[in-house]
Amino acid sequence: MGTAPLAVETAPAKINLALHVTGRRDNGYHEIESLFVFAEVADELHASLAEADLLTITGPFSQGLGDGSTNLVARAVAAFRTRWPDHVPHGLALELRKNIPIAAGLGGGSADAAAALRLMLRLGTGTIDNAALFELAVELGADVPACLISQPLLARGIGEIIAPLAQFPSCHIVLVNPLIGVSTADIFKRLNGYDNYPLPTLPSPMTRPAQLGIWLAETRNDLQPPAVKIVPEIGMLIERLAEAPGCMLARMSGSGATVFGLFGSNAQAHQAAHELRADLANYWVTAAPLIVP
Ligand SMILES: C[C@](O)(CO)[C@H](O)COP(=O)(O)OP(=O)(O)OC[C@H]1O[C@@H](n2ccc(N)nc2=O)[C@H](O)[C@@H]1O
Ligand SMILES: Nc1ncnc2c1ncn2[C@@H]1O[C@H](COP(=O)(O)OP(=O)(O)OP(=O)(O)O)[C@@H](O)[C@H]1O
Repeated sequence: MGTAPLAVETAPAKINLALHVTGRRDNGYHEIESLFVFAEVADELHASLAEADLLTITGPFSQGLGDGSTNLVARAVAAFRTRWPDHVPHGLALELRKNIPIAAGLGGGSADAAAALRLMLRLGTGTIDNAALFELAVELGADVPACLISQPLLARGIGEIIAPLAQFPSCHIVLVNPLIGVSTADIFKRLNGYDNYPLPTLPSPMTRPAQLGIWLAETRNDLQPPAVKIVPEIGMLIERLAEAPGCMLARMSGSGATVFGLFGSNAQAHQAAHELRADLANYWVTAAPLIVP
């Protein structure tokens, strides 16, 4: 039996239920308005003591993911140590259990970076300025600040201006990925327009899944059309999920290629996942509850 880890952080998958591209900055980044939620499907980061800092990667999606300085976990740890050199002593062995597909629109790498930052925060003794932590997070990736929160939120700016939602209806999600990686930068480059209308105002209070469904019907994912051109399977998956009994909305998350189906019922979500898995044996299919405040 191995020794118990010092600490474990989960890195939940991010889903953009709606994503409007509303502008473009001079540095090439795009302004977005997005409703972010997180599912109870997660990578895991296990920390234990070692002679020197070390990162190993295990799990179903570890293949092809470098454990060197380009890995977002290693980059997050290095950036944290540069900013706060004395907070956590050197000699940390991290095991990243990769359960979320890579380059899938589920923010896996961003979630891992955020989990690494939370871990560093927990393992140290001093106080860290929260605003400075969020500034460091956005330098690692536009999605990393949202992943630090990992609860339903509205994001603006390049995704870093965050407003967590105090309440959110209990929902279930089915995620389907054709195991075709998509580059986020490529999809943004292929956008035809980037001055789309902002998100409508969310109902308040929003307690029922049906209210969310009505609001979502007025929204889009502006990255979906360019992504469908590159990966036509996305269109087929949206049609399949939309037909499932109880599915309130089928759409692509982030820059793809993962497609989600949103359900009010756990049983209907699991039934849809079961049927898709039977037909699409080579795809990644999972059903999970959304994390709510
Ligand atoms: C599309 C989303 O997944 C929505 O949640 C995110 O905005 C992307 O977040 P991310 O993967 O953390 O993004 P980054 O690693 O910072 O950016 C990857 C690339 O996507 C493009 N990018 C990203 C975010 C954004 N608001 N505008 C962009 O144009 C840029 O070309 C950038 O070089
Ligand atoms: N720990 C990590 N997990 C996943 N990808 C990583 C990691 N570290 C670096 N990367 C690199 O980051 C890139 C994007 O991977 P990621 O899985 O975060 O994409 P994504 O789900 O499309 O993200 P987003 O939704 O934020 O655009 C990949 O090319 C991958 O090689």
